[in-house]
Amino acid sequence: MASVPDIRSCEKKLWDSSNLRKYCLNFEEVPRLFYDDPRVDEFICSHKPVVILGSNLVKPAIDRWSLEYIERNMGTDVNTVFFSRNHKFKYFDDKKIHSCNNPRGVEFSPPMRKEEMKIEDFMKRLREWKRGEERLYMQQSLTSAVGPNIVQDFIGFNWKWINSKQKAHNWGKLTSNLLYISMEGNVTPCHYDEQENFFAEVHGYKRCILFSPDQFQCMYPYPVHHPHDRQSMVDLEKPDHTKFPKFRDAKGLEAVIGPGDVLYIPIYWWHHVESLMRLGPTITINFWYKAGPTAIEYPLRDHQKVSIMRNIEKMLLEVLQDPKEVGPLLRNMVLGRFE
Ligand SMILES: O=C(O)C(=O)C[C@H](CCCc1ccccc1)C(=O)O
Ligand SMILES: [Zn+2]
Repeated sequence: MASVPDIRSCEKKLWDSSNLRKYCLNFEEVPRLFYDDPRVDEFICSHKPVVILGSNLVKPAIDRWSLEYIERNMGTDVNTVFFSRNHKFKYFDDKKIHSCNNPRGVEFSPPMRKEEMKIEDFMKRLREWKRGEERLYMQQSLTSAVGPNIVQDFIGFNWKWINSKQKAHNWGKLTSNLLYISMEGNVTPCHYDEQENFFAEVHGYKRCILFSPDQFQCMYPYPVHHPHDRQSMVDLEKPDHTKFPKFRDAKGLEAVIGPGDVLYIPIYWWHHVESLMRLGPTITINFWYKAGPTAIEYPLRDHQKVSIMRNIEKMLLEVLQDPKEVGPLLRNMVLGRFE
């Protein structure tokens, strides 16, 4: 009887480092644990990222959601699609554009634009995309407006498991599930969100680079009143070490996730996300939860200090009115006094 080949040696590596963008930092790997491993709860409890395997969280989507199936079953409502002239999709809050240095907000030039599109129009643009054209990135929350088949698939998600995590960790309510359909090579630059996130890969491979909230001094976030609030000012591809000297010391983690993997992105953790290059479009569903009620306990957690700094910036803007006065007041308050 011919020896049965070891399945592992047959498993073709579906991607390699040539599919990843190159950065000047080295990153440690995010641990990968099975969903029923008790250590998963330890990671979630201590707000540490972990890749959770085998949860079947979005199994119906993995089994059925090809781009053709989504086109046929997404429903008739329009979807939010971002366009960018390069591979970066840097989110901005258009409600904060006016606050940019001058009243007309002229200084802020949006790095991407948004269109509401029917699913068939998005898919057509995706299929017919040519090099040099604007890249596309659909980021649409799943609502009851989707077609009946997708409603059924959604009901078939592993709610028993994820609800048990929400309960065990005293999270707030599930606020949204965003469906991401990205072109290969698209990048969402480093930012943090104020929600807990279970990030479930449906199709293709995504690389996530994460920095903990205690790396605040290395990440140089935009001011809270800036349209790029919650984003890092550092361009990971071309960091300006003169303007952002501490970025050199940033300690990051990275994970490449594929179909069936769920990455826990803890609240306030910095994350950069890229769809691997030359492997085609990726499909992801996220599960955003409000944070649980955090009792003020000492010593304060790092993410709580970020929240405190945010509140100070908001309060100062409220009382000073002019964003240009916030920096000088903080400098006068700190330099030579608190150092
Ligand atoms: O799920 C998450 O938190 C991600 O960052 C996923 C990311 C797209 C996020 C777009 C975005 C950025 C900032 C505010 C609101 C939306 C990706 O997968 O490319
Ligand atoms: Zn995010």
